Amino acid sequence: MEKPSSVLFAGLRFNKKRFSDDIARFKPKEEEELTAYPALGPPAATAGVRKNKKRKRKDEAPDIVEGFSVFNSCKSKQKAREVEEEEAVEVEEREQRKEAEKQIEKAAILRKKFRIHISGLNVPCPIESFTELSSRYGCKPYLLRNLFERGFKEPTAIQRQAIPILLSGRDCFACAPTGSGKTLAFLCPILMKLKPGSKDGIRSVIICPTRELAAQTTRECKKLAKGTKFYIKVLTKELARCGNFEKIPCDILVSTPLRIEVAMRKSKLDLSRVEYLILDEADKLFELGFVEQIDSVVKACSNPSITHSLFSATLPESVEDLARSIMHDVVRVIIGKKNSASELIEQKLVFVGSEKGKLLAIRQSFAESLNPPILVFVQSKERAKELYKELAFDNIKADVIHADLNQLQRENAVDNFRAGRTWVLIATDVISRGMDFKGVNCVVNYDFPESAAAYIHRIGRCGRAGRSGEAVTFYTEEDKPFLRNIANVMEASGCKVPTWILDLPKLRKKKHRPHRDSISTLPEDDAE
Ligand SMILES: Nc1ncnc2c1ncn2[C@@H]1O[C@H](COP(=O)(O)OP(=O)(O)OP(=O)(O)O)[C@@H](O)[C@H]1O
Repeated sequence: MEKPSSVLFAGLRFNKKRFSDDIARFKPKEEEELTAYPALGPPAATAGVRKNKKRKRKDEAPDIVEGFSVFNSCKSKQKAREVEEEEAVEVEEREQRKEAEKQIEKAAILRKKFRIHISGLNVPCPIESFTELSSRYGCKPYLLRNLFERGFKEPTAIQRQAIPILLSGRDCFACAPTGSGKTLAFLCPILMKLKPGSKDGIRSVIICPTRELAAQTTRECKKLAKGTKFYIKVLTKELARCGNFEKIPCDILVSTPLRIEVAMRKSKLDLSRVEYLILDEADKLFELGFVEQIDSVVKACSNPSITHSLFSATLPESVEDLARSIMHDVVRVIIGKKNSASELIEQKLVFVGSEKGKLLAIRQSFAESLNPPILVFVQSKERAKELYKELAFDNIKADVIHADLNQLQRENAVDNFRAGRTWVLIATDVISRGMDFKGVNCVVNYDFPESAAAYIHRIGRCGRAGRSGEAVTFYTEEDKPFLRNIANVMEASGCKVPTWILDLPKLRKKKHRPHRDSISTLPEDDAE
């Protein structure tokens, strides 16, 4: 039996002879179909099924199919757009991440290079140069001009890090060696952030422990603000007692704790708009005698968006703990080793046996080589006067500064020393902090300092702004037990110290201020 040529014809009795012509007519078509759809099996069946299917789909819901495909194409376009957008966001995020990583890496390199140690979240990157102040923070040209005119080519380590922190409005603890440019580190952001000559009253307060330092900081601020309309004032005794601050224009006020407290009481000084409160030599300001006045200043500075900052070469943990209650979102910056002396100072300890030995030693040292300017520190104003008498007797151009002098006398003593008219300035600790005497060659601790911090600040009057200096500390039998504190500071800043001193027992008592015999070459009876 012949095989049926297709499924459609299968089972039919068919007279092939009779319809042979028709068969011949259909045959090539079948083959064509087969070759055209090789994978579809027998063409008639396929065609039929497809036709049926087509019809079926048409019958079922032709409109829905049509509508669905339109909707589908809209949806796919929207999807494509979404994918594109997502990709763009991803690319942007990737770029931002890359940039942030680059910034973090750059910050880490700079911090390592300049021995900047920080703690706190999201600390801004240090600046590489002063010009970055204008490219990154839009600093006005006058400030860069004033910096360069003063010969400041590169920022110091503390300036690199503290300026961006204060500009970002973050509270800041800053501990950096003496003479490393801390003043400029807090003055620059204040000048950059505040509007000069505003009628809003005082918007920045800088507190310093002594009048001399307040006057020096005011001078420095005025030099940096040259060419602007900033009102920068130091709080004098008269201003504090009877100044009418509603009428006196003042943007930046510099004061000692006592004077500002008097002004708040007597002259109704309004500090409610202060945006920057700087406590310079902060550890001194948190000592007994100042801390209550500081507390009332902090309370009076009631602006909720105020930025507080504490600067010093020595910031003990106790001060940080105390200050933490007034600070928010604080960044801590330490340059080099915390509470250490400047490495530019060559430090020596000299055993002099007794009080008489000290006078002999200083006379001998000045006779051998006198390399002014020299600062000599003593323990009290009485001793300052006594030593002054002795050295004046030797025809040395000496002067003296202590708290018993009136303001004009103190200013004259500082000015004469600065100008080179005085070779040797005998001082109490009243000028041991912050005072910037350029080019002091040597500091003599005639009387042993009362603490390691006092030592760091006293010797820090030399070896400033990159210059070298020398520090000599006399010690007697009585001072020996306290040597270890000073020796530790010396060792930390790279000076050689005899091991027997480092092996001395640790002392609980930190302050050393013994009674000392008066300074005199006369026999005791004559001296009275
Ligand atoms: N970027 C700078 N480049 C060169 N000199 C600078 C720079 N910044 C500040 N100085 C100078 O360095 C000296 C010391 O600065 P400053 O008095 O601010 O030091 P300090 O860190 O506050 O010291 P101290 O702890 O003793 O108060 C000053 O004479 C100042 O003019």
